[in-house]
Amino acid sequence: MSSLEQPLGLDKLPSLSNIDWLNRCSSSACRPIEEDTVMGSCWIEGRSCSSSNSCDEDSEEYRQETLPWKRQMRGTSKRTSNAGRNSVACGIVNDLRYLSNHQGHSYSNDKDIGATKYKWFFEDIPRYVKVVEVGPRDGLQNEKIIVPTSVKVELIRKLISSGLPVVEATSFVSPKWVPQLADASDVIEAVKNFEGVNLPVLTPNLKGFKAAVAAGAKEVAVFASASESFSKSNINCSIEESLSRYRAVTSSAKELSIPVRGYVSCIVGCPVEGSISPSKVAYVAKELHDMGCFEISLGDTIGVATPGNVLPMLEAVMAVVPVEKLAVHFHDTYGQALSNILVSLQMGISTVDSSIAGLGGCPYAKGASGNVATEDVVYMLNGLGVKTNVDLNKLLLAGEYISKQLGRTSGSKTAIALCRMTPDASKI
Ligand SMILES: CC(C)(COP(=O)([O-])OP(=O)([O-])OC[C@H]1O[C@@H](n2cnc3c(N)ncnc32)[C@H](O)[C@@H]1OP(=O)([O-])[O-])[C@@H](O)C(=O)NCCC(=O)NCCSC(=O)C[C@@](C)(O)CC(=O)[O-]
Repeated sequence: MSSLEQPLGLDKLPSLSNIDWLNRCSSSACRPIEEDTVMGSCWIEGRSCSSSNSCDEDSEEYRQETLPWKRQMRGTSKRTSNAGRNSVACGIVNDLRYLSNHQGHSYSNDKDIGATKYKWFFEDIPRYVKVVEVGPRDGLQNEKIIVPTSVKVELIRKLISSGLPVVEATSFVSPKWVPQLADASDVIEAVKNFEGVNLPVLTPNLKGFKAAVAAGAKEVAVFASASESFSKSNINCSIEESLSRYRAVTSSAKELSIPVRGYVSCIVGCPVEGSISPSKVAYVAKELHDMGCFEISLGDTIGVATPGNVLPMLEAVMAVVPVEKLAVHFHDTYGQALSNILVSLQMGISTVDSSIAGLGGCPYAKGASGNVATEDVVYMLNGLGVKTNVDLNKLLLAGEYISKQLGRTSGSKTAIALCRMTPDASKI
């Protein structure tokens, strides 16, 4: 068994006293109310603290003593729930119980989350989360069979129509390294005038940046790694060499007023080196921030992260880059992505990358599965009452479209659960 088959960073898990605190607020003290445990219910409504050592009483003490990063996070005030407003209605679902009981509304309930005993849990969760769709790039880059340009363009169109604010469209990388995205210029040519959305593209160097700009790209992303070995296998240069290339890209981009997003790969683990220390991630994130990247996306490239190692990693990064400039990018190899996103939200992160139908994987990270599915992220955020402005119904159609084109079942559990029957996707 390789080291990556074990959850990394066990030493960073909460101390016993914290776990003890959590236990007091879990099954024995706060039992789920059975009738509320249906799929997608706001879990907070399904629990009630009965002991005198209530979660409320202990929460402030716990947070102050054990969550020092809270000082970093943006100020939060009492929140009111969006649960009722952010419907995850899916007119195409074939679940009669769902439709008759909920009139097409989310399984979240309409009670005011801020008024519950569990408001401490929601205190730092942002009211709005920007979902960055990376399916057309990260999702497709690993596909062996070349997807026609027209399909990529139609996918982007459908994703935009669902309300996603950002859709990463393609990469201007070497076609020898990533043949699937050799049509980057044609894709950008076809989508560049779509409105109301940002369509960033990956650029590994100045050559890629110039080609992207020539094709009409209005936003780019550079991608560094916290692992020396992964940097070498992914972009054929050291971390320092990559940073120097990216300084050239950000400086050219500045002259053209083109925003640059920065990625850091291997934020907790590398397929070659194993565990990656939070300080390495923080170093690369800070360099990208200092050179002018407007946002830094922290990538768990091979999907080995757990909340236990995401927390110390985020704490280290948030010490050097403002939390509002950070995004998280989780692959779902070990099924940990949603948990990792949830703890990231609690840390104050408000930008989450995801891929339609859970497509994806990095060609240079063998065995890594796709990103967390966008449908699953939006479903969870709806359940939390967090606004995204994304129409889950339309998202499901986009996911169904690309899954059909690729001839496979969607990697989204939400899509599988809700989309048992869909109308003609072209009608949206
Ligand atoms: C970086 C390079 C180009 C270096 O590749 P190299 O071979 O070291 O580059 P080179 O400078 O020696 O040039 C070799 C050839 O590539 C050409 N070339 C050079 N640059 C470009 C370019 N921009 N576009 C098109 N062609 C390019 C260049 O012109 C030359 O062509 P030739 O003379 O042989 O005909 C290569 O390693 C590469 O393209 N790597 C891309 C790898 C990649 O796309 N990986 C997946 C994305 S990263 C990822 O998925 C992680 C992320 C972001 O999602 C976050 C996470 O999950 O962690």
